[in-house]
Amino acid sequence: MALPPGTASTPLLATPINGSGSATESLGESRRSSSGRGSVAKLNCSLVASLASLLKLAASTRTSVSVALILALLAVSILEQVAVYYVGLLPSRFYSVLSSHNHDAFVALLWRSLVLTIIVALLNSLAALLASLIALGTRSALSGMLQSQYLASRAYYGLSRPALPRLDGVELVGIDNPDQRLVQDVDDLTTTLTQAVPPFLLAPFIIAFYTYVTYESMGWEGPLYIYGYFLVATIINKFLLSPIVAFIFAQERLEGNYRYGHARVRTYAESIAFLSGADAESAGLAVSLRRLVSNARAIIWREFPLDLSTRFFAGLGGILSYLIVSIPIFHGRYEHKSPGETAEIISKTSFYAIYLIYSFTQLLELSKQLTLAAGLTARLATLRTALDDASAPEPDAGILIDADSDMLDLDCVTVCTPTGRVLLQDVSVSVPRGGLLIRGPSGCGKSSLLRAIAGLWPFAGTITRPSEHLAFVPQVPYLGGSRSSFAAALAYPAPVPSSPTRDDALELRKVLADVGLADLPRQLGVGLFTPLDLHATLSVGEQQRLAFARLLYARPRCAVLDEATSALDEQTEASLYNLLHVHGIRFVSVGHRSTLAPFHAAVLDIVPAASTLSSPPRAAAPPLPSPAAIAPTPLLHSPSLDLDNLDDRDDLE
Ligand SMILES: Nc1ncnc2c1ncn2[C@@H]1O[C@H](COP(=O)(O)OP(=O)(O)OP(=O)(O)O)[C@@H](O)[C@H]1O
Repeated sequence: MALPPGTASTPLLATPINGSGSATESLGESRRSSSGRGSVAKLNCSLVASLASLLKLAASTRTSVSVALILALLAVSILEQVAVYYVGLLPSRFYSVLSSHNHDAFVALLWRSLVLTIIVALLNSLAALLASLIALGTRSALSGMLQSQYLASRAYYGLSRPALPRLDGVELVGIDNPDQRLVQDVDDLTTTLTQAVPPFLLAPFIIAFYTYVTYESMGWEGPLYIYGYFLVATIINKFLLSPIVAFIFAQERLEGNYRYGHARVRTYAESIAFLSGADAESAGLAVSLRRLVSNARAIIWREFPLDLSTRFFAGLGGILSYLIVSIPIFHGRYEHKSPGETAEIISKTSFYAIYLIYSFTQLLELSKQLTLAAGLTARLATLRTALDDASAPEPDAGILIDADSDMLDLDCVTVCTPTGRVLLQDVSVSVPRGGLLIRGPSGCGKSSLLRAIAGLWPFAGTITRPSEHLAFVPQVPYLGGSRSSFAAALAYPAPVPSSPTRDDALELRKVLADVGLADLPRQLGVGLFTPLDLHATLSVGEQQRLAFARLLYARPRCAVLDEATSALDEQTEASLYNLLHVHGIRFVSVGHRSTLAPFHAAVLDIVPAASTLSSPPRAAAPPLPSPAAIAPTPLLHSPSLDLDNLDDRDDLE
């Protein structure tokens, strides 16, 4: 259904009325944009409440869209409709002045047409501009709020591992692609809403107005036929659209899987290259692509009858307008009029009829856009529920913070896997100042105990520690994104000083020297503050040393190390552990190497009693004093490094 292009009575309307092209075109656009999303969600009260709550969330931020912009958009949309009305009447005026050979009136009408055309174009563009600004502001506010919640209280960690056990019995809602919801879905929702809501609000008034003027000029039959036509078109449209929704929903998931496959190849590029895994990856990606294409093809085939019906009804709308216009003519209502006057009346009344049809078409189109908005709202509402659950503090988490001491104590700590398997039972140990080494066979629960100490995993019992956050050195370090730097990696999670001083650079240089990396930036041709993808550049051992340097830079009272030196030679490992003692850091570490024990004052051996689920492994307690003294190991100062005469100009650039 659309305004028939080239309709003699409405030549100016053949061009887009509201800047969105013909109804047929905009329907195609809507289908294209919805092919990536979609949802089986229905527009019901709870969804409207969810949408209201999302918009309230967006409105509560400082970056929220001002009410003035929204009111301006509504005002411009109303003015646009008024201008379109006058543009629609122009053809009838042209018929009138041309048939009466009135040259002066014709020239005046030309000028009037030009002014009106400029006004409509201006209002179209202004409405589009305001809608974009509102969409952007709302997106910025909504994404910002959801993102804060995602990163607060480690919700991102909980959602990345939906199988994480919860002591409070609250089950995390498993959701696909939270990142896509935060980024893409928020953008799509705000754009759809700003495009759909103003015309949707105005539609009842426009329909009422054009129903009235159509009735005035043609009697009750005109509006009646148009309403009947709209009813039939709506039913057929709904019948053809329904089967597509499920495929569009599946397309969303398949697109996500395919994208994730490519992201995985990028992340593990080197491992895949070493394993010569290109063929295996290619086969896996080909399967993903095949599934995606097959589903997309199903959508295309199902869209064909919908498109056919849409185009058919578009043409039919044009014919219907002439049919309606013909009624008063054949009833002899205009018999006393001249041919010029009749042409003017036909043009005017066909404009009324056709615009009424167009308004209904728009409503049909808007209802589809609102269904899309409903789907997106449902996805974001699920995300919010998941975020609320994931970030809710767990009761009896069992962590006691004793800020006055640097004690790290475990009292009757029991740790289970998400599947309920008990890994460690009733572990009681006090981490001595000289360090505690946790040993045991692979998979017995060493890292899980560290997760419990860090507060990432729930546990039964009590853990006393000196601060909310513990310094942690993992086996696979995290050194920031592709635009990290030595300084950023060392300062993480604190920000790099915005205007670093010479002392800042010296401090950073010193910790790098402590771990034997003093010359590395220079060897790489970068300064301490130069953006660099450290993961892609540094060897694994260098990455582990840099992560250790971060620990020294932060100077915590307590630290947790999970096979933090597994990629290092024994001498380097010894010097790094020595630094912990030199700096008086109380630490607990996990490691397999036999050479590690001498650097710890106590050892906790986890001895799996049996591999059955009913007989969980038990921790051997109490901790044993270390048999060996800490071997004195020289620090790793680079011989070439003279801290006093350091030229750090490049670092400060
Ligand atoms: N999300 C999970 N769901 C189910 N089981 C899990 C989950 N995470 C870890 N596990 C299991 O918990 C057990 C303990 O894991 P953990 O990482 O603590 O072992 P570990 O002793 O550190 O092993 P390794 O020395 O090999 O690193 C393993 O059997 C592991 O498969």
